[in-house]
Amino acid sequence: MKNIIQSKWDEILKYLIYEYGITEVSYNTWLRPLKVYDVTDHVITVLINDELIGPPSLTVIRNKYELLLKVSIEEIMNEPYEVNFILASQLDKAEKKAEPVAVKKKNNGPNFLNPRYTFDTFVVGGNNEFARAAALAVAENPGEIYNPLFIYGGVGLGKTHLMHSIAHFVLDQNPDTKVLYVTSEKFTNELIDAIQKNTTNQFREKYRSIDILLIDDIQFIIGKERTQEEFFHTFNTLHESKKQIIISSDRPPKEMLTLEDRLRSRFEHGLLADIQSPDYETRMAILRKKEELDGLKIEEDVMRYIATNIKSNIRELEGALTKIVAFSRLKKRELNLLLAEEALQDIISPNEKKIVTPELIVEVVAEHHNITPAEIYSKDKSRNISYPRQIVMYLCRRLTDLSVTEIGKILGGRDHSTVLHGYDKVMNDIENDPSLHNTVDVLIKKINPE
Ligand SMILES: Nc1ncnc2c1ncn2[C@@H]1O[C@H](COP(=O)(O)OP(=O)(O)OP(=O)(O)O)[C@@H](O)[C@H]1O
Repeated sequence: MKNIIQSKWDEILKYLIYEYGITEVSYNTWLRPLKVYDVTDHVITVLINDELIGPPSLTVIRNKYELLLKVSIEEIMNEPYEVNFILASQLDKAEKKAEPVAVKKKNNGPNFLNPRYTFDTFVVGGNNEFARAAALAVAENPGEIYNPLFIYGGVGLGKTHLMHSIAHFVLDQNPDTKVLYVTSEKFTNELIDAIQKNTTNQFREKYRSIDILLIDDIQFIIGKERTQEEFFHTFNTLHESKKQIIISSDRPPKEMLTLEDRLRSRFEHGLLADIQSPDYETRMAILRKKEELDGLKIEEDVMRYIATNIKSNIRELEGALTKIVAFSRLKKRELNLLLAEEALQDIISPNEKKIVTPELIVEVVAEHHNITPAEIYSKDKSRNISYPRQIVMYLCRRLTDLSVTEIGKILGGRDHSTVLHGYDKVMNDIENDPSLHNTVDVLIKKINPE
């Protein structure tokens, strides 16, 4: 992810300059020296070279450019990111001090915990109260009650926020605890690196000697055999010595179709806690919380407009609020409903019903299963591709007016009987498997939010 953001960084800054009329002097002074330092699960850590631009840089950049940066990132990346800043002067100190394993530093240290993601700022609703209670119980008694804790749920629903909350809580209670938060992507990259440099022993030592391991978005290790293998041993070592493991995923273990059975059964052995999409009241409460944290004052009707129209992803909900605030400041206009409608017209188009196309279905299903649309259209018959493809067939029949022949043609030239078979299979499975039922409901909501 870091590479992608890095490769788009110039584009993001360019967008910011042109869209918001930043002068060349301001750009050269404040923005050009900013570098992407790290990207972890929708949080970009930006390095400020304060040695070059002087001590006031952090305040100036936060006050003047943070919001614009967030909006520009969202425009270019098509999804919102949080932005954290780190000073070059601090970094030197942190790096010099950093011990190979101990990762006590909360913010700018190797954990990159977002200081905002704590239990205090986590709004509790019916959709997440179980997961939140489980997370708190684990934070209070690490390694003792639920091990592993497996938190799962759709994109942008607060899994990372809960994981960071556990880490903050534990470190506040006992700053000497060795807490390590990583995404499974980072775990994989570090492993690849260790293999190349012949340092797998150090890699193992690092991961197997910590007290609490939080591993985010575990679904990305599916299909990566060596990573699964390594993670399996790490898991066992930690588990046997009663060290706490917390895992997050976009789906429950049993829907991780090609995950090795021995890992799946380890995951299922602990506590599974899901997070669903928030209801209207919770969405409003989350917006109010953000308003409070950002020191904003927003009219009720504007909040209602956002909460009514953005339903399934809290990141987008918050991104919408950021966007209208930026819009109002930049255009120097009052923040009211009219302005909100204008600012959010790309995201919300209330009078237009979204047209459901097979391509949209393919995209949503592929994303959910962590495969590419091209694989859905392909001839690949392996189960981790063919089953999602059958879900696409099922959904195309349910949500579009297309005939089975047309659906088959679109899905890589398949026979109408293949489509019918896929449809029947998924329909039967849904009846017998509540979790698949749930997944299909989530997919339908994503495809057709109304
Ligand atoms: N209950 C909540 N209360 C307050 N803020 C929340 C809540 N749930 C999510 N958020 C906010 O929504 C944003 C997205 O949450 P987060 O990054 O934790 O989602 P995620 O489930 O980890 O997403 P992904 O699947 O993309 O990894 C964050 O800014 C987070 O603070």
